[in-house]
Amino acid sequence: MALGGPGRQLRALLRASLGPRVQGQRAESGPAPRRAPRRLAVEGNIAVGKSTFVKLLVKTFPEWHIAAEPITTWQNIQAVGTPTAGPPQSVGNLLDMMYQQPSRWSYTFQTFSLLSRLKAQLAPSPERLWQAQQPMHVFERTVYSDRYIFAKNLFENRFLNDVEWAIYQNWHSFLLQEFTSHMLLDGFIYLQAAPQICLKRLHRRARVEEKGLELGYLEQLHAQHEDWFIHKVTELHFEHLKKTPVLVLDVNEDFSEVAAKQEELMRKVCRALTLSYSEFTWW
Ligand SMILES: Nc1ncnc2c1ncn2[C@@H]1O[C@H](COP(=O)(O)OP(=O)(O)OP(=O)(O)O)[C@@H](O)[C@H]1O
Ligand SMILES: Nc1nc(=O)c2ncn([C@H]3C[C@H](O)[C@@H](CO)O3)c2[nH]1
Repeated sequence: MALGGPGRQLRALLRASLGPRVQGQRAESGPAPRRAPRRLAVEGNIAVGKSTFVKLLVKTFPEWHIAAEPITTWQNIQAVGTPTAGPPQSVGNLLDMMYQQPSRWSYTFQTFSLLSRLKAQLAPSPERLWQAQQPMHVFERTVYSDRYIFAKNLFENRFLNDVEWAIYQNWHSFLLQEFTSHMLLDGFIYLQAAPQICLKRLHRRARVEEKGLELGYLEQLHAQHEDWFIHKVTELHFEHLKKTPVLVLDVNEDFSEVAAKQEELMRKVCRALTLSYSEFTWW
């Protein structure tokens, strides 16, 4: 478990942001001040346990809002613009197509996953979050992992050719520059586990599209995460991203039935965010 320099950075950043982001002063008996929601992203390998971890976050911090990864959107590409009555029809499962024929479908997948992640990060925080005492908007993966984990890995395996990679990066840089203020994050939580552990969890979950995935692929994705978050050798193209703090949590251990382990993880999140754990233990 590593909560060293990056953890300290995250604490400092959040402490610095507390004052100015309170909108309006609390009057004697007036309404509570509105705090702009902070934005955190959870990153990690396939099946490392991101969805499981964010469920734990919501159990511990019920007022937080989670933006789940839009996987069902990728599994059911909707026809648009057809003048038929009734709900839109699915015209294909792009996740499955990408895994079945990566050379053919990787570019299509990455442009669409980028679009869907961009929409998720541009979406305003729900109104109820603005009333919360410690409002937090949590994203399961981001436009950044789209490029610096998945697309980069596909390019390095030649499933994106030079032209596709150049065009993808062009779009990515352009869109993120256009929407910079919406893309800022207060921190990343990197869930770290051995690829072998992820493979076991992947097999246990048994998502149909992933049945052909092998250890080698999870090892490559693990290396991409480590290069970005731990060794810091990935070339990043956004200044704010280079400064975004990272909290690393070791999730090799099974915490599903171990309350003490769950509490330890949540305490680490609280400590990194300078929140009092006792205010949130409602379960
Ligand atoms: N710490 C853990 N110990 C044991 N099993 C776990 C742990 N975390 C998650 N799991 C199990 O591993 C499987 C994958 O977990 P989950 O769906 O949360 O992964 P994910 O990171 O969200 O996956 P993806 O990358 O595909 O979105 C599930 O069956 C889940 O119950
Ligand atoms: N190629 C590719 N690019 C992405 O940006 C990306 N994001 C997620 N995934 C895959 C991993 C899981 O199977 C499944 C759910 O996370 O979707 C991706 N695959």
